[in-house]
Order: sequence, then structure tokens, then C-alpha cells
Amino acid sequence: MAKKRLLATVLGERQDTPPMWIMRQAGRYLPEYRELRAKAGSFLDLCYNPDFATEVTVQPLRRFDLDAAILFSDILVIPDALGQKVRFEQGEGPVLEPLTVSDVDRLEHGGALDHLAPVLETVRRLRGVLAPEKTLIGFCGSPWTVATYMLNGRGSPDQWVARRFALEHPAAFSKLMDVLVETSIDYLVAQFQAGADVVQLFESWALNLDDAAFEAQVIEPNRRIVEGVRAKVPDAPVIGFPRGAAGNLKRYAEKTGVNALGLDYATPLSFADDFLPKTLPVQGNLDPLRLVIGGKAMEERVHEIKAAFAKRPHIFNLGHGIVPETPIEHVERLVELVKKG
Ligand SMILES: Cc1c2[nH]c(c1CCC(=O)O)Cc1[nH]c(c(CCC(=O)O)c1C)Cc1[nH]c(c(CCC(=O)O)c1C)Cc1[nH]c(c(C)c1CCC(=O)O)C2
Repeated sequence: MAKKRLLATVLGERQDTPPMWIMRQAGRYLPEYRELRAKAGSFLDLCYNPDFATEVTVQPLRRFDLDAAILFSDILVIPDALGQKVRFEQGEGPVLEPLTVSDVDRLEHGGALDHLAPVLETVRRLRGVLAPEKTLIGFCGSPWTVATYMLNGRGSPDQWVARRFALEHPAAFSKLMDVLVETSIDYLVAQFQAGADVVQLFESWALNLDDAAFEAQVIEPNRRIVEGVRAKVPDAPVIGFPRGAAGNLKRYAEKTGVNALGLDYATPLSFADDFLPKTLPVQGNLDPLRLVIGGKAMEERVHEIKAAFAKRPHIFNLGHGIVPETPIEHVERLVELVKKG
């Protein structure tokens, strides 16, 4: 059987050239995505339509020699499945009606998977259409990151509302995190059963937390998810991406049990050598802006990243999502550079 280079790397095997995927690889920088997006209705209609979502997932693999497809969906399908309506406003991002303490009291985790059935159908279809050497990545948002949107109602630079809620209403906050942990476990187990090879936990708002809050709000829920998923799917491969974790990264890697650690672009390249076990696979971490600019600004940094991680299992990726203004030729060049020994 053809080898899945990306999966093998998550499991700890270094490849001659790093396998790669691009965070948010299906998206608005691709004209074929924009075309389908315009037909689909709302963004969530696109996520919940297995025909469209399967097509959008494979679009980037038709253009570029990537080693993985990532399920097309969003981290905010979980609040939506829990009954908190989510809208995606043009130019503004996600908008939710912020949860109050009594809303949290009424939350229940049962039933969310029924709502997510179309997403799981997309995973099954992808398994059928992807070439055998391509790794299929499933995902969910980590509980803290999802909670920041549920409590604040939209993205915010400092997650003030959610951080305050956690301190002011510890019982309600803990209930919310429990519901998110349980729902995420069920959802990820279902993704594996539908054919995902690996899952990534997106903890996009792992910044701005003191180390006690980081332990309680990031490490512990992520650890519970990894443990809960592996109780049903033994040895389930997991990539953790705690964006902005900085000085907490090592502790995150040690305590959560993830197989591989995603590094944001602000993480110094020397960090891996200085602090992480030599056997720990890392993923990352080109600044998406360098991909927008291209040329020397991109090429030199790609070489530095490859050199810095040359002695450990490494998955090449951006250090955060690709942005809509990225020229497609720059992505083509990036793939060429990464794949060239
Ligand atoms: C925080 C977060 C979200 N969603 C996600 C995260 C974690 C990663 C990160 O930190 O960027 C994860 C995500 N969102 C999307 C995917 C699909 C798969 C892929 O990576 O290709 C994945 C893995 C599609 C999407 N999710 C979204 C789009 C754009 C919406 C559109 O097409 O109109 C896509 C392709 C919308 C979205 N969804 C979210 C925001 C803040 C936004 C608005 C910002 C934006 O527009 O980029 C929440």
C-alpha cells in the first residue's frame, strides 16, 4: 500500500523531505473555492453540504502536490450543533449571540452529533476519493478557543470577556468546558470512524493566559480530549496547535499526549532544539505574510525552517492560516521549495 508520508511523520518517522499541508488550504485565495462558495448559500450551508464540502476539500490537492487534505468545515460547527446560532458575516468573521450563565446551565452535550452528520458524511466521501498516499486530517477547535467565541460572540484581540467569565463564574465555566470536551471527543471519534487518519486540535487563542489559566483552560481540556478519543480509538494520532502558547509550549506537548506539536510563526526556530525532545514531531511554521510577498522574503525563511528541523520529524506548514490575498504562484513555488531535497 502507498505510504502516507504525513501520517508516518505524525507517528514519529522522519521523511527525507518534509511532508506538507497548508493551514486553511481550502479557501478564498482559490478562484474555484470562491466560485463554489458563491453557489452554496451561507458559509455554514457549504460546511453542511457533503457534495460541496468534499469538492472544496480536494480543490487544493488538484493544484498542489500536498500530502494531506483537511476536512472542510469550521471549528464553530460545534456551538452551532449545541444550539447556539452562528452566522458568518462578510468581512467580519463569525457572529454568535453571546452565552449567559443561564444559557450555559441549559447546555447539553447529547444530540450534537446528529447535527454534524453531514460533516461526517463528507469525511466518508473523502476517504473514497483521496489517493491512498494522501493523509486525511480531521479537526475540531479546542474547548477554550471555541468557548472564547461562544462567550464573546465574536473574535476579540484579548479574549477579555471569556477570560473574565472563567474567573467570575467558575462553576458555569467548568460546565461549559465539560460540554465542549465531551462533544469534541464524540465528534473526533466519529471522524476517525468515518475515515480520518489524523486529527488536529486548533487552540487558536492559547495566548493571553497566565500559566495557571493555561493549565486549567488549555492543557487539561486538550489532555482530556486526547485521552477520551484514545479510549475509543486506540493510539489515535493527534496534532496539537496551541497558537501563541510561547513559554507554555513544552508543558503543553508533555502533558496533553499529542503526537505532534504545531508551531505558530512567532515560535523561534531554536525553541525545538533547545526545549523539545528530539523525537517529538513538529509542524510549521512559515509566516503567511512571507507567502503573500514571495521571492527572497519567503525563500530564505523556507530554507531556515527546513534546516532548523532537519534532525527531527517535521511537517512543513504555515504558522497560521493562508490569507485570501496570497498569489497562487507563490504557493506553487513554496511546494517546489519544500519538496526539493
Ligand atoms: C479560529 C478558527 C475558525 N475556524 C478555524 C479556526 C482555527 C484556525 C485559525 O486559527 O485560523 C479552522 C478552519 N476554518 C476553515 C477550515 C477548513 C479547512 C481548511 O483549513 O482548509 C478550518 C480548519 C474554513 C473557513 N472558515 C472561515 C472561512 C472563510 C469564510 C468564507 O469563505 O466566507 C473558511 C474558508 C471563516 C472563519 N472561521 C473562523 C473565523 C475566525 C473565520 C473568519 C475569518 C476568515 O474569514 O478567515 C473560526
